[in-house]
Amino acid sequence: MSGHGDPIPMTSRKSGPLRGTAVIPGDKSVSHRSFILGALSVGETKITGLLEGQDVLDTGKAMAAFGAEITRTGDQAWSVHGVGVGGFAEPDDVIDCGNAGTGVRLIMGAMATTPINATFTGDASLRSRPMGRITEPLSLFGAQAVGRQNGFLPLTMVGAKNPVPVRYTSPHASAQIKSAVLLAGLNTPGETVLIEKEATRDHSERMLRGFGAQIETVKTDEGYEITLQGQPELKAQTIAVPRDPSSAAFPVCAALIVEGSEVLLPNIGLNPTRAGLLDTLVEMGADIAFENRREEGGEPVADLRVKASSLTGIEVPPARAPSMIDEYPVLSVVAAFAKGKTVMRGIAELRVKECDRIDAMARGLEAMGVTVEEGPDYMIVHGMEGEVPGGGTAKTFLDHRIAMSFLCLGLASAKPAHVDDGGAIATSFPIFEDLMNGLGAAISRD
Ligand SMILES: O=C(O)C1=C[C@@H](OP(=O)(O)O)[C@@H](O)[C@H](O)C1
Ligand SMILES: C=C(OP(=O)(O)O)C(=O)O
Repeated sequence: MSGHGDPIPMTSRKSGPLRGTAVIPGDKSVSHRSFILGALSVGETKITGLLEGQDVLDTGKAMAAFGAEITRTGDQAWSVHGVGVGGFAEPDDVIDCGNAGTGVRLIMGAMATTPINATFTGDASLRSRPMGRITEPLSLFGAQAVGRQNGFLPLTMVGAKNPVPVRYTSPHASAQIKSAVLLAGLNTPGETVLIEKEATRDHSERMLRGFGAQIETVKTDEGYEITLQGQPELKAQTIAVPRDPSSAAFPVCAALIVEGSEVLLPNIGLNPTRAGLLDTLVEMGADIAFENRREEGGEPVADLRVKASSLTGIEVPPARAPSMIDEYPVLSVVAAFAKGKTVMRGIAELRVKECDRIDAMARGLEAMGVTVEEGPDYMIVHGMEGEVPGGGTAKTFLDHRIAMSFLCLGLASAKPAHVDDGGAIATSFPIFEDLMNGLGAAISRD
């Protein structure tokens, strides 16, 4: 989906209390990986609860182009007949990963140690995101990337003919870098080692282990050292995708700021490498009950009961950033309604997401009457104790999370909040508008 349709301007208005049950779609990170690992294994992988967002569908299409057989068998139910590690065929056309950083970066890793070539592109947002952070470690395996001089897509990856194992220390806290290296290690003889200073989401490690790879994480003085034994035979799996905590963040935050709200969100993934937002909200004074804590499919989950709350700004511990990296935009909206300042530091990675999220949130919040300070790796939101004026238009820059964040803001601000384009919401949370309006929100297309 490298093209983008006409912009979809949207508006949200002050609504009555949000009430009811929010059934959140499947986790985007786990859904991408289900398609990719299914394609790299032998046999039929059966997936239920897959996120049918455009990002994941583009990854499914890509896996078919590399030779896997991908079939939709029901609502959110999919089957993947894989080609096995090393079995990827050379695609006969450009691989278009649309808006998905996760998609393109993990797939480049997965094919980089197979002797085939593939050309990758994406939409205008993805074509402006750094790929050097992936092509550099992949070149150590013997792969070669040829593309634009600035390292942006489109680029062609020439897979290594005789891949050599790699020991690589990731310079950024990024699960996409970690996953690309581990996936490249699959078709490489010997041990591939990835070291990360801070723990990032660990779905690749958990799922690789589930598919039968030998993979081990050890905490060392340098951080976390992950060792993968190359050339395993991955065996097809049955996967129930947990519900996405990053999507749940929007109704959770909306319920906190809209007076009188009470929303139940069943079965939300609480993997500790993803749960930083909930810890932060609780520290701000949020009334969130974690009911029926349990394990499902190897991931901790709980039902969340969220009630509207008076919140106080805090200094978010920078070490928490990797576990809530996609949630800072909506946290900055909640912060606008809190009492006092919310200080978010150590968030430079936000500048290389679907857009520069620090800039997009700062400009958008200012348009809604909120004071924001920002620097290269921080943002400080001055809370208005519930009295956010609204009335502005936020630019969304093809970024789903920016669009959804401002549509949440408008449910509680004095005047409506407008976004210039909500089209990108379909990449990660296609039912966002219906789900929110089902709870009593007033979100509409202009
Ligand atoms: O591995 C993943 O599934 C993801 C990793 C994160 O990106 P980075 O690795 O760039 O931090 C996150 O922002 C993205 O939404 C999903
Ligand atoms: C950063 C995100 O995704 P990706 O990097 O896959 O585009 C996100 O979903 O917030």
